[in-house]
Amino acid sequence: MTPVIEADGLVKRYGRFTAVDGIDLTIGKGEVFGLLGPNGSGKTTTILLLLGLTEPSAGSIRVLGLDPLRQPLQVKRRVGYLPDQIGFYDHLTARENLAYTARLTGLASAEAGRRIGEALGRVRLADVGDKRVGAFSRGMRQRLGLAEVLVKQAEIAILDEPTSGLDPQSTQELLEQIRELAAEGVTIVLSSHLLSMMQTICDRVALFKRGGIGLIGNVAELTTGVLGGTHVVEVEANGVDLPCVLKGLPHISAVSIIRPNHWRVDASDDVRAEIARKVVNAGGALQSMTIRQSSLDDVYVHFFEGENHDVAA
Ligand SMILES: Nc1ncnc2c1ncn2[C@@H]1O[C@H](COP(=O)(O)OP(=O)(O)OP(=O)(O)O)[C@@H](O)[C@H]1O
Repeated sequence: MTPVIEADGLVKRYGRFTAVDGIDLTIGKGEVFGLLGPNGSGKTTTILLLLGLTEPSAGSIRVLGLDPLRQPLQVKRRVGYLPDQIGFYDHLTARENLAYTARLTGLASAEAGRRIGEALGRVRLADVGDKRVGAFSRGMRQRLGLAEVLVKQAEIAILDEPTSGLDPQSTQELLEQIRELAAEGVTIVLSSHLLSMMQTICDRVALFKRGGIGLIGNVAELTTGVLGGTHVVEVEANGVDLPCVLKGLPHISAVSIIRPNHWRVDASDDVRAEIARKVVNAGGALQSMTIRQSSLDDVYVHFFEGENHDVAA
């Protein structure tokens, strides 16, 4: 993995409050990397630090080998950023906004014109390229943000909650476009609260907890590490004490009660046949059994169990 983002012991304090508390992070070229965590856990602050938009209190950052604080212009030219509220000039058209970005990037006007036309087409804004951005919906603004990444030919795109406020169809479209960027080798760093989306799109995720990274890895690593298994079996049975009869069975890491006569079994394999056998041998009556892959949602709920999610400075 060729690292394109490297953070080492990153700390950001606001007065006596520590918003980012000693983050170590390496993201490789072409990775789709997700930042997850409750409100106020430090995701946006980390993004601002990576972009050189706020100064670290301690630690170091390298983005494409550059120091974002000392070399902000070089970093801005090579990194695309879609903040939560994308700032375009509302009185300018989509094409004019992109032309402005192209000028800042130092593109010659013929090349800029070619890239802008192509980018507007790719994000399906060609028809409204000459309309003022003030009239754009949130989904159109997000797509224009991706067009900006394309025009700059950014090597890294940092997207802060890109799908928040989008309807399901616009979310799907934006995801497709993010995937296409990733397939072309653009490194993507995105934050979102949509866990199922993050599970499908991200190569790795980091779970932020009170300014630190509590967990990092791909979904399979996290489900195994946190839940002890990659499968969740839900069992409904009468006349049996399931935790007791499954005790010592291989591949099972946890048996927890959901409601009377209804349990959840975390396992590293499909253990339905063994469970059925054990229930019947113990004289119980099996009512139902379902299996699914453990999800990021399971990891998240387990990891943040009992946390107060209203973290305030
Ligand atoms: N400029 C600032 N001054 C003081 N405190 C700040 C400032 N910016 C952020 N914070 C605090 O730092 C903490 C981390 O905020 P941050 O925006 O990084 O969280 P987040 O994980 O992105 O949250 P969300 O999911 O709500 O976007 C919060 O408690 C926030 O109140």
